[in-house]
Amino acid sequence: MKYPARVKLIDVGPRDGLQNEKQPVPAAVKIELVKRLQDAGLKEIEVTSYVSPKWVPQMADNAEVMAGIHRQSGVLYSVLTPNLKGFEAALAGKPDEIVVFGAASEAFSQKNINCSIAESIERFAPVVQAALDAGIAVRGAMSCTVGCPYEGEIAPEKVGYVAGLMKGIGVQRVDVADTIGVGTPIKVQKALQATLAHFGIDQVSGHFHDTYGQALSNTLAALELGVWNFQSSVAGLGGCPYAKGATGNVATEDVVYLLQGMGIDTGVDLDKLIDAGQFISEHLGRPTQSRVARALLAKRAG
Ligand SMILES: CC(C)(COP(=O)([O-])OP(=O)([O-])OC[C@H]1O[C@@H](n2cnc3c(N)ncnc32)[C@H](O)[C@@H]1OP(=O)([O-])[O-])[C@@H](O)C(=O)NCCC(=O)NCCSC(=O)C[C@@](C)(O)CC(=O)[O-]
Repeated sequence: MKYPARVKLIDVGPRDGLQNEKQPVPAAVKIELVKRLQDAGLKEIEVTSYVSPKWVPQMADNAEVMAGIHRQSGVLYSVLTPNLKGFEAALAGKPDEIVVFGAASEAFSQKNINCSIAESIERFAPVVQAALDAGIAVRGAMSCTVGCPYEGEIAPEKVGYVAGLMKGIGVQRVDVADTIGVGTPIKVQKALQATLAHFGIDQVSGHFHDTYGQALSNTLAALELGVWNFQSSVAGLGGCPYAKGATGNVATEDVVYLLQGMGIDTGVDLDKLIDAGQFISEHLGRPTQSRVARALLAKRAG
């Protein structure tokens, strides 16, 4: 089997990871987390979202966080913008990339962004155009590409349909998200293949939650298709507010360990990444979800 020689990791911890936290996380802590991630070698960081603070209160400090991050050249900072209101608010923070986020499940689309899939695409189209006109890159996230908490299993055809709609409005690259972590390798490969009918291999990323402990297997299955962009969350932070029971993304530390072991370059310093994970885990007052971090921290402690 020939695997990609290098992988780009997009750490979504500051956004996807923290959006579901019940306790307020101060902007200064989020800013420090972003700094520690870039110091560890992450070249793409999903920083925050410009969504309704009534829906997701934890992201209400988006402007403060974007104003406070210590930008490093060569690092791409992205933010979620569900509509023009969010996009216009995001402009002041000078994101390198905005993310419109839809779903392959009608029910999840309604719960998450209060509209149907078709309506979401209508809403995204002017956001995508405005971003491209402003020289800002555009990513599209597709939730529930394998399973949905409300609809159950999702057919790959549905994923292909949404990917085609995203492509049609000018989205430059897409995330294939297993929002509730129910996916297994063959199912995930089918969702990816349906997306690859519309986007090139360099424009598709895997976004796997680890709820059922399948995320690393699914990462390997995606690598087998040649996918080399992945989203993950430091310390395995996270969970989606509109997907009950869903745990965090696969931990970035675990993905880095897997890839390093396979001789695949990530550009990430695992020790510094573990320190970043410890920083946020200590702040949240709970142990890291990363198995690799737990093992290596125990080893460090002797
Ligand atoms: C999309 C909306 C806004 C629609 O919500 P809505 O209620 O349909 O919007 P509306 O246009 O009718 O406006 C209602 C109120 O929201 C305000 N509003 C409207 N837009 C904005 C905005 N951008 N920023 C701030 N405020 C906004 C608007 O001004 C108004 O305020 P009011 O007059 O009542 O005071 C809402 O459903 C929402 O904010 N949803 C948030 C969803 C979310 O953030 N989910 C988590 C991220 S997705 C995810 O985690 C999955 C992913 C990407 O990681 C991949 C995966 O794993 O699946």
